[in-house]
Amino acid sequence: MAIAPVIIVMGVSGSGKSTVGSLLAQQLQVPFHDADDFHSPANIAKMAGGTPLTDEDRQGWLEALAAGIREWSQNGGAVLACSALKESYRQQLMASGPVTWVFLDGTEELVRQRLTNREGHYMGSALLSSQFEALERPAYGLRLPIDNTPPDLVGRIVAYLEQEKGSAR
Ligand SMILES: Nc1ncnc2c1ncn2[C@@H]1O[C@H](COP(=O)(O)OP(=O)(O)O)[C@@H](O)[C@H]1O
Ligand SMILES: O=C(O)[C@H](O)[C@@H](O)[C@H](O)[C@H](O)COP(=O)(O)O
Repeated sequence: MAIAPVIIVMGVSGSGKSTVGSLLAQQLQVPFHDADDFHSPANIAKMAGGTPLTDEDRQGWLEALAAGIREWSQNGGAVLACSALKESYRQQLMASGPVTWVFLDGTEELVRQRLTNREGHYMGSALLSSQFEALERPAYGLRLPIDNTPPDLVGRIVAYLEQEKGSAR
């Protein structure tokens, strides 16, 4: 199988990573992975209880994701929805294989509204301020304002990927 980048859709909790990432994977016909599924039960219990994760809590999670990126990039690529809030986390992920970054950017007010309406997820809006405090906005990749519909966002990502492919030729 060809080596292909893993497209990481990143941003704070509630920015739309899972919604947009899964739709994008469908369109590109590559597997979709959600970094949420890689958290330990202890991390999930911590977040569900309203305590933000520390760098140390995130270490094992990042290692598991780095191993995933290594594997997926060697098997035709994938889309990963992953908060990847800090630059050091992103460097760790990028060191394990080719990655294309898509950053879903929005105001705390809009994301809070969306999280308040989201159902069936352990992460409510209690940790949102800490997510924005931890967020270090990337100075690379594609930044998309989230006040657009998911299909519109996916269309813009696909256009960006085409353009990147063209400039690499
Ligand atoms: N572009 C969008 N426009 C409107 N609602 C959205 C959009 N993206 C996501 N949502 C909704 O916002 C909530 C959070 O989205 P989700 O994909 O779970 O975010 P994340 O994976 O980043 O935590 C969900 O209820 C989802 O349906
Ligand atoms: O590093 C973190 O603090 C977590 O990864 C966090 O950013 C993530 O957002 C949660 O796992 C909730 O999952 P959702 O992003 O899907 O709400």
